Amino acid sequence: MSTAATPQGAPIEVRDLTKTFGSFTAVDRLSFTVEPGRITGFLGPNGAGKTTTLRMLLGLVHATSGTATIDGRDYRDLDHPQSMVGSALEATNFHPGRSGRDHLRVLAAAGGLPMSRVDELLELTGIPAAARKRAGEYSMGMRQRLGLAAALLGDPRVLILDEPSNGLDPEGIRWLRGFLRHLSSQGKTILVSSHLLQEVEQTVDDVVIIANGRLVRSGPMAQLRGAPSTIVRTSDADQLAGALRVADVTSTPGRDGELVAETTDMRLVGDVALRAGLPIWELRPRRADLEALYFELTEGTNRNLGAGATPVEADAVSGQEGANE
Ligand SMILES: Nc1ncnc2c1ncn2[C@@H]1O[C@H](COP(=O)(O)OP(=O)(O)OP(=O)(O)O)[C@@H](O)[C@H]1O
Repeated sequence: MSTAATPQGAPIEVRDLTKTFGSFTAVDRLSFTVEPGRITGFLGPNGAGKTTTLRMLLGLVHATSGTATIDGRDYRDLDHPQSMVGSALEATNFHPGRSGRDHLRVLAAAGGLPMSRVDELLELTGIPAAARKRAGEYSMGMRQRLGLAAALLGDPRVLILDEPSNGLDPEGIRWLRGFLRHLSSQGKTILVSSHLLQEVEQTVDDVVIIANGRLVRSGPMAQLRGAPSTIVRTSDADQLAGALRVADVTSTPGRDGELVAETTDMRLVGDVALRAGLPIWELRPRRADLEALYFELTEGTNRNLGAGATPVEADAVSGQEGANE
């Protein structure tokens, strides 16, 4: 693998990263790592500090303290930033009068990249037909695709995307999922921000969840989902629990007389119930309620909801927050 033509990804490391705007702390001692060859979802409600963190990572904003490195270096110290990191922070910053192809050509020329990459990427991101159209006439979804094409021009090892599903229709979201999966299978490091867990839950391998600029949870998506288990309902839950115990399956009482068995083997649960002479009224895999978990982790922390939404907001108003409004 180390000599493969496609370079492997590089880790992103954020350590004790802090950004204050006046007296307002947008990012607060944030630490996390993003691994190569995996897709990591960077999640948090509006105003949690995601964009500010990504901007610090890309050297666009100075950190107040702490570090944010790519392959062990500050963005500004990278030898070949374009082949190391590609990013799409906003889908709106294209010159409206310039065609999609011309836009990519300008970027390719500036980065000393071959013009052949431009058509290759228009094709890859599914907008070859729109190449001659002025970017100002692009739909939000097409702008997202053009942003992605621009980010990938230098065939970077690390890809940083801010809310890439914004403006994509369900088919576009599906396409993006497959596209990112393909890129990560090449070993690239992919960090994707979103304010909705549901939007990325089928796309990402790992999550980093922040609220009020602070880390609230990070780790593999599978861990967030919890151990898979089976829900079973019968006439006598206690008796079935005993029979399952004999078969080496642990279970705990759930809601409304349900039993949650710590196995995904529904056939085993059915066979045990049959042997115990118990009817099966319901048998289904248990899925973690990620929406509820995400809400619990980030509840009431949307700092963009205006004064009074949270106590933190009162502080924000006295800082420089209003300066960019
Ligand atoms: N230049 C700035 N001056 C003052 N406050 C700022 C500045 N940039 C960001 N903020 C504030 O910092 C907080 C975090 O903003 P940020 O854009 O990083 O959040 P986010 O998680 O990306 O949210 P969204 O999904 O809404 O973009 C917000 O309350 C925002 O108003």
